[in-house]
Amino acid sequence: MASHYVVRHVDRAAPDTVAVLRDAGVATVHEAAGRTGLLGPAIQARQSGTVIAGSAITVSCPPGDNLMIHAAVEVCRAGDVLVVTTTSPSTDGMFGDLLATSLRARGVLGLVIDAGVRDIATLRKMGFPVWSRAVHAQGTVKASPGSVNVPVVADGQIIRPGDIVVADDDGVLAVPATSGAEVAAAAATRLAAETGKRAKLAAGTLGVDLYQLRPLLAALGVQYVDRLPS
Ligand SMILES: O=C([O-])CC(=O)C(=O)O
Ligand SMILES: [Mg+2]
Repeated sequence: MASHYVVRHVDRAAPDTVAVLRDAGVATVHEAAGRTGLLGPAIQARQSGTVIAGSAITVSCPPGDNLMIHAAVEVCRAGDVLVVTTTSPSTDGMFGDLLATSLRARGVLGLVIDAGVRDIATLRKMGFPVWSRAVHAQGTVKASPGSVNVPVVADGQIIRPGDIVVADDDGVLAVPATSGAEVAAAAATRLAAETGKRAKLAAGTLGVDLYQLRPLLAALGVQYVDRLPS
């Protein structure tokens, strides 16, 4: 029989590093991390305008069974993000407002789930943010074993316990806790550069000049003409 574990200890990143990544947001952190760590686009924000960053508590469940989500709640701490996956594809509504209430009582910031959620109106009213593959009322059982705090894969991306998960309207990204400080520094540099670029673009400077793209366009054989040659 396969082994199943609930791992209690997770090495979490420093809160100030996590805060920098949250303030930078998914797109900037993705660039700062060398375009690594991004989950696929099937996992979408189910609310608008919320950004979170926190330490991943990971859950691997059999499809259609949320027993291990209940087991995971106990090992969550304030500032964590729960990441739930299934061992084969499922869109069942494994998570709803009762589990969200339980997670909130432990200070969990939100949920990323490669499966379905339900009670979405209540979740939105509560302000408990979720990123999920589906919204579906289909209920699940509590019957089969799985694991908490083992590496999981969510929409093509490996997420390890303690990874810094950043999630906003653009998607979800995981940064290894050990790379957090380096990625945060790169993100801060990018944000500063973007502030300068934004001011220039707002003043009417063209991207082709700002990024010095005219020589590239010429080298690629792109010709500027007043009318299409007949
Ligand atoms: O109880 C469940 O199985 C999932 C759910 O709807 C909730 O957490 O409210
Ligand atoms: Mg419910």
